[in-house]
Amino acid sequence: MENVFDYEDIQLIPAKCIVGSRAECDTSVELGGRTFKLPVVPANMQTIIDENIARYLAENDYFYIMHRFQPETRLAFVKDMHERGLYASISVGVKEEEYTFVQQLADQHVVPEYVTIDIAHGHSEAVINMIRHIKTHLPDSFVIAGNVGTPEAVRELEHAGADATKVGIGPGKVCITKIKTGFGTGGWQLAALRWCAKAASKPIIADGGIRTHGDIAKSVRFGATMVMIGSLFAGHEESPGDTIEKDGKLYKEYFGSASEYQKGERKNVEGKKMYVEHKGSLAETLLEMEQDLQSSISYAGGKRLDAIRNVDYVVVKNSIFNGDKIY
Ligand SMILES: NC(=O)C1=CN([C@@H]2O[C@H](COP(=O)(O)OP(=O)(O)OC[C@H]3O[C@@H](n4cnc5c(N)ncnc54)[C@H](OP(=O)(O)O)[C@@H]3O)[C@@H](O)[C@H]2O)C=CC1
Ligand SMILES: Nc1nc2c(ncn2[C@@H]2O[C@H](COP(=O)(O)O)[C@@H](O)[C@H]2O)c(=O)[nH]1
Repeated sequence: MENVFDYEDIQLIPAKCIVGSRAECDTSVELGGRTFKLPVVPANMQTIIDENIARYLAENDYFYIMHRFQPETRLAFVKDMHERGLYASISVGVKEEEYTFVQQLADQHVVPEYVTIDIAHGHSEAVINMIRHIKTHLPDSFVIAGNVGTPEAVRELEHAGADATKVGIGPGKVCITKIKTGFGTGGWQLAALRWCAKAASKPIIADGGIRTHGDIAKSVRFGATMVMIGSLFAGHEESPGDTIEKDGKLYKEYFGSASEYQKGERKNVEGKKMYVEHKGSLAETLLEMEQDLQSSISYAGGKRLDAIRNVDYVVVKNSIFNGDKIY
């Protein structure tokens, strides 16, 4: 791989503005036959999303993926979303009981609109077999498969029937995969995204490593249709993680899906827990992301998200913060 870089090493180059106001810029994106307000999805992790947040996002035309860590609630969740006239988007693993669950959904004619296969090392026969199982029993569900970090993996999962692939092994804020195993796309996630996107014939979801709103535009530039974000969505009033107080300040927990806090045991741990500062409401963050992305589109010289896909860029190693902080 030549030209390895990450989010902080890239700056996009402005093109002549064609709008009179940033409000004219349209941040919407299509995935699986639906149009969503933003190319952003909160991570399918237990401290990031719960049923209430999922409902809020679906009702307000945002994409969501419910996590898979309370497996017994998933059937009722899909039914409940459908009763409210909302789309259902769930996650599955690859163990034996997950095959039974997919079969159960099919037998009851309960068809989630989106099913995400969520495991650490998605370039595997286990995921390929699960894609085929879902496509056989729930052919109308849009299947997202991951996580992967190479073009070969993207091609194989697409070939097996995946409708989209999720790229990112180890760039996450609470990830310790790169430290524990020596593997991953941590530190060069944006270059890995570009590498994978060149091979993809279907949408890619860039997953992990987003630290600023500008990183969303950079992900789109390098081939993402959607961007999955954990840490920036942790700490909201609505976030499911526990709240603690330290030195008079409020914090919320954010832990990895492969952490001992999620697993309940110290076996194959590849995630950690951290505390993030308590922030305002989820709606405020989504609005700010939309405004920032509208601004990105205007700098790209367009009116729609696609304008960002063609802009020029420079690689300026570790330059972006230049010692500055946002606040
Ligand atoms: N995006 C990322 O970088 C990462 C994300 N995660 C997240 O953590 C959660 C748990 O992931 P995961 O442990 O895969 O889920 P599971 O614990 O459900 O494991 C899925 C299956 O894959 C097997 N498995 C897991 N890792 C490997 C591997 N490296 N090689 C071969 N088989 C493997 C497991 O068996 P066994 O346990 O016996 O090996 C199990 O049968 C998921 O939500 C995942 O997204 C975890 C790590 C990295
Ligand atoms: N290696 C691990 N990766 C994990 C774990 N739990 C979640 N994740 C991945 O992180 C992203 C979110 O990244 P962020 O930088 O936006 O915070 C998430 O979508 C997963 O792909 C874990 O325990 N280990």
